[in-house]
Amino acid sequence: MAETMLTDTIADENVWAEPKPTALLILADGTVIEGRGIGAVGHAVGEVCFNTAMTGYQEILTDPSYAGQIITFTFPHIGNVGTNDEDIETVNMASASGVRGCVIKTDITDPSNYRALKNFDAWLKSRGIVGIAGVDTRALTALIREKGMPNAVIAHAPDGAFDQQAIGKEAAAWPGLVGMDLAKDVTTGQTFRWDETTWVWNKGYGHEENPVHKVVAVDYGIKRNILRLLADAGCDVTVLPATATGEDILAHKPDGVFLSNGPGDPAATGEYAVPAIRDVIAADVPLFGICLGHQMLGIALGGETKKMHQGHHGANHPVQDRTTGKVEITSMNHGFAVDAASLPDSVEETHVSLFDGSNCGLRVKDKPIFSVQYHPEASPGPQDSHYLFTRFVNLMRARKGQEPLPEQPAPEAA
Ligand SMILES: NC(=O)CC[C@H](N)C(=O)O
Repeated sequence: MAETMLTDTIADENVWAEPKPTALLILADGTVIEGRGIGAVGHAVGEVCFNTAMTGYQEILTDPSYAGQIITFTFPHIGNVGTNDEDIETVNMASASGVRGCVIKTDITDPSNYRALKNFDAWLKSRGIVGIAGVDTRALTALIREKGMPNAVIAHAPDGAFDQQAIGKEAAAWPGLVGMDLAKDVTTGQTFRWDETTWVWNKGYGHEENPVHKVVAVDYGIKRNILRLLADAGCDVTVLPATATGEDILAHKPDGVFLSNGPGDPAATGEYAVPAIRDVIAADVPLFGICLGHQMLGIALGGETKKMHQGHHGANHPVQDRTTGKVEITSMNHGFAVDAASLPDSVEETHVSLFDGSNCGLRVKDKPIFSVQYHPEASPGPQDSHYLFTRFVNLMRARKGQEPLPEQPAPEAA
């Protein structure tokens, strides 16, 4: 009897075959990467970029700037602290999830953290994010470093039944992020006032007692922590949709205007955003931009943006502030960059990446206008760059004849 069973088993070739892949990542050049499906069932197309942050996967996956992209994490253990309701960066919960998919190495384990409310796999499903686990993410990262960020389709089918040819064609046919305006998909549909009264963030520096500066934040895909830090720095923030005109913005009589981060190509988004930004520049209102906001400000000032080879996505990118000489470790997420050589003489390059010398900040010489390419709200990431929120507040204080606040924490508060 036992022998018969053994024979039967040997005859069953599936026992010896590798388990069927339940997820695929098919690159536009036809490369097929197999793995185990996680998250939502179905498929999605996007550009694959690698993120090197070792923590903060939930903030990363809810950053609307990742719309149109599939993230492969270089850190091997993703999902092990589960998910919660506090680490979400999306402000416009009505919009579809920004990121299209996620690629990870190790299978998801049960969450091990007191803040965990939901298993990572269930959370991915609830947000409609398609995922693949069991991928050699080191090899994929090496490939992206060599060839640039590929377009791809990520597919998850629990029965392992894929129409590989059709999926492959879809990856090859996707036009890519160049020329793509995605801010309109993630922006808030209506104007609202930011109020998160439960939030407490007081490190004893650079903040006002009460919100005293009226700020309009234009939402191209804004993150919660930006709004929190603006509020904490003393700003009463009204959020406007990405399509707001200069007239819409200035009608609020703001003390300052903030231009947010966001997905897609700045040149394409700039088609409607740049005229609005130019109106704000002409009105001489203090202006602060982050990432996509920085890039579109660069265009509004006469500069150009270009697509990067592999982009910057991580939480440990060194940047030098040329105005002070200081180096800060920053959080980054961008695949386009301002071409510093294209900026007019009226604009000073204030920050540069110490990884590749690319532009990371600018300032208009005779106006209260500045912006940075990276994410000073640091969610996730190091908090070295929080001083920029105080710098913005100080531009508004200067307008009111007030003394500047210290940009750095007092030693005892640090
Ligand atoms: N984080 C962002 O705002 C990203 C800006 C732009 N979509 C880029 O990839 O460069």
